[in-house]
Amino acid sequence: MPAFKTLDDLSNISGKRALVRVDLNVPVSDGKVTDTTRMERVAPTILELADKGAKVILLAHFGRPKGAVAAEFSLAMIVPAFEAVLGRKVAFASDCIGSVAADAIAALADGGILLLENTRFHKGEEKNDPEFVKALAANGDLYVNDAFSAAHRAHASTEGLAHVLPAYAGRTMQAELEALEKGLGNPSRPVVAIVGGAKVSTKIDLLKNLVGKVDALVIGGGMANTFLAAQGIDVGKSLCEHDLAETAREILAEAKKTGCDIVLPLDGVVAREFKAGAANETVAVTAIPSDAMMLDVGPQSIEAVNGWIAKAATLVWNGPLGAFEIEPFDKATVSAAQFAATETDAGKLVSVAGGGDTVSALNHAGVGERFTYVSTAGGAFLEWMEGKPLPGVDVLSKA
Ligand SMILES: Nc1ncnc2c1ncn2[C@@H]1O[C@H](COP(=O)(O)OP(=O)(O)O)[C@@H](O)[C@H]1O
Ligand SMILES: O=C(OP(=O)(O)O)[C@H](O)COP(=O)(O)O
Repeated sequence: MPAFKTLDDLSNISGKRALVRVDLNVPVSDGKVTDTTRMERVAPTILELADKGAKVILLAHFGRPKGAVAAEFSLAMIVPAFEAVLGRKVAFASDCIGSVAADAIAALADGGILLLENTRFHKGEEKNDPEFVKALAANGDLYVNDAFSAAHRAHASTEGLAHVLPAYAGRTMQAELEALEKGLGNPSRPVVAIVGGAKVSTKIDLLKNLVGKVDALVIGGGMANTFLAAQGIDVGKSLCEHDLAETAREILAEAKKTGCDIVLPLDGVVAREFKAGAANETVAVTAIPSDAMMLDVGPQSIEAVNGWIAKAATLVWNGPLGAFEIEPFDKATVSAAQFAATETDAGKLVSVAGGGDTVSALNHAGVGERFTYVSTAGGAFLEWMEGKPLPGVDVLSKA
């Protein structure tokens, strides 16, 4: 467990400007937040600092706007849901640096809460540009990082700030690391990992190490389509990153070496539209029509996935098996989630899952409370599992 300063090391913070990095990259549909888990997890840190009289200034990202201002990625839309979770007023500033932010902070009472606009509206955020770090730091007397789920990013607001301001871990950062260590520090075998979802390019690399750590790797979602295509299967219009075929093949070769079973879908549910209730059919993965998308894995694959969950002593899961937000493409994710919860209830399985959408999927399946541990983090938790240092955690240890 890395040693770092926590909120227990803070005293006399009344009137101080606490810059708090949180992860508010929450699932949103039609401008409405559909899962508030990440908000609930950062609430204790925010309320503790506010109750001690600090001016709580929140830094967060939303989506991947790539350094450009875009209304669809504005954090303004999440404010009502956040206020409901916190039970407090949350002021909002339309920029995270400069006079807009400074004026909003000047107007903030001691104990008040202010959310600054998406840090990723500035190119300096992801580049961890020292000038951008300086501009952010001008708004704070101290820095708290409570965004464990973004700690695998060495960005200005997740890493850079800890070099220039007194830095502390928030309560969620602390709790996540403790819980993951407890659940997965020395896992009972066999360990089965399920990796699915849509963030193929940012997660595929970490599978290379993961196959050396787990006994079986079940691949679903967009990630599976990429692996199927890499084996010469025509996946039609499915979400797939064809340029990662070589990486996928390297992972398959590495898995052979380490003795890790790779479990790919045998069949899929395909549709021609990405919308709830779209006309669909179940086909073998070798028979996906060229104008269709595989939006979920099919019944044979569900049976295979649940078979692996039955064999597992420990399950780690990031990324839904299909597009679970739109019915009926939630079937595989819901079935696997419910089966894993049953195995956990029976004391046969330690189940740890994480990721913004994965948490939302488990809640959709009605089993969020029944897993051994649900992390707010997806990519960060898989990198932690690989044993990779997380820049956002590392820098706190050094601070
Ligand atoms: N076969 C698929 N086709 C298109 N989208 C998919 C498919 N499977 C899963 N998804 C999408 O993946 C998204 C979640 O992926 P990701 O962000 O990687 O997960 P997490 O946030 O849990 O880390 C969901 O929005 C889901 O709709
Ligand atoms: O949602 C997140 O990660 P996750 O999808 O791995 O759970 C974090 O907010 C990090 O977002 P990013 O993957 O765009 O850097």
